[in-house]
Amino acid sequence: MTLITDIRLRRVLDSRGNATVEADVLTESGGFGRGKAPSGASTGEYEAIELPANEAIAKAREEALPRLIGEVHAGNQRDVDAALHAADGTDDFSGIGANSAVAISMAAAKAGADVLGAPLYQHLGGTFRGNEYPTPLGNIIGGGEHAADATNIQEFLAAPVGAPSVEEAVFANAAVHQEVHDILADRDLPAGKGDEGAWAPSVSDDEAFEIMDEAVETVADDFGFAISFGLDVAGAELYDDEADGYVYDDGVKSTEEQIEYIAGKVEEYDLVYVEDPLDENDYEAFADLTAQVGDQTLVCGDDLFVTNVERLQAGINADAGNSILIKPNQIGTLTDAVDAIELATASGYESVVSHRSGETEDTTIAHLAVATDAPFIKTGAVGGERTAKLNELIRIEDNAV
Ligand SMILES: O=C(O)[C@@H](CO)OP(=O)(O)O
Ligand SMILES: [Mg+2]
Repeated sequence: MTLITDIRLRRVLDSRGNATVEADVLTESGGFGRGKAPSGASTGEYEAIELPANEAIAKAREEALPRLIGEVHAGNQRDVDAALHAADGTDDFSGIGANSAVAISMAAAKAGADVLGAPLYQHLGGTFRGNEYPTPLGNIIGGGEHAADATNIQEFLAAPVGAPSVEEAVFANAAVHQEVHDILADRDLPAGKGDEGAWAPSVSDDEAFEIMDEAVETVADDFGFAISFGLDVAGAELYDDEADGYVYDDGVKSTEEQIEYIAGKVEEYDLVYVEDPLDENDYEAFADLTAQVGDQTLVCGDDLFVTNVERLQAGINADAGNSILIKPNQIGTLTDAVDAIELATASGYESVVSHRSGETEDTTIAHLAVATDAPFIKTGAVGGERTAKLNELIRIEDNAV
């Protein structure tokens, strides 16, 4: 029933106005699924390779479609993704492009779910999933590679850890976003928004910490449950080989100073989450920081692990971090992403399913998070391509998908 009978690929817009790949998968019994590739700006050195959309589409038409159409069942995700790997023939998807691969992988999963008449999370996770929901980490203030003349730290993330439901968590994050707008206005600080919809004021990182602290406290009082916050430092973007350290507007921090700085902020603000606090090549520094603060906060590897089981295994062996960011396009298929989540779970690491800074209205990651019982999802706080996922989570919780 789920035998793939056609795949159509096209170029569509992403949220930055760049071209990305959209895939439609059709099956023998009339099943249909559509997937779109997101795209990063602060990409990790070890990520799967995204090709220009036109090129990725041409290569996938030539190499992947003949191995999928009439050959593979969309309902069998491992077969679909194995065929994509075989068609690609490299270990980083530079043959057909991770953007074509992930769009087809996600479209096939949705076509498989469509044939079953089941929600995507249930097709991916089974009937016993769908009762646990991830806590959404909402990007509220940001800079780094996502906005010019703003904070050095890439993302200040609200974390509504005490929310009784996804719906309340999502609204709490939006309220923190609004509260920060009001605080910025009170301080006469004009602010545009960065790529993910976070405020991008021209303030020091220290001032951003103060503003976040005030905003989450105010909103927590209003909503009546605990809201903490966390960071994506995007340390690999700050680290400079030549400077032999982390380059901030107010100076360079050595690796030891960076560890001390982040550990100090975890203490001072009770941060519940720190992503990529250190460079993507420095397992040892990740391990040092984890030894210091790993019992009180999540130390999450994004560029460090790039959703890759081998890099994650190396991190587990080194006690580097206690959490992994999961981005399907960083590794190229849903199978690879689920394998990374399963290894993380088996090793006591928490998974945080994540969007990219360049996004589309695709909602697959909301389903992936629920399907795998991931404790967190990072997918912004406001903005259409972000609310697409957040509103889908609300619908999943409401049994309305
Ligand atoms: O660093 C990150 O975690 C992501 C998403 O927030 O950014 P980008 O997609 O630019 O890599
Ligand atoms: Mg990151």
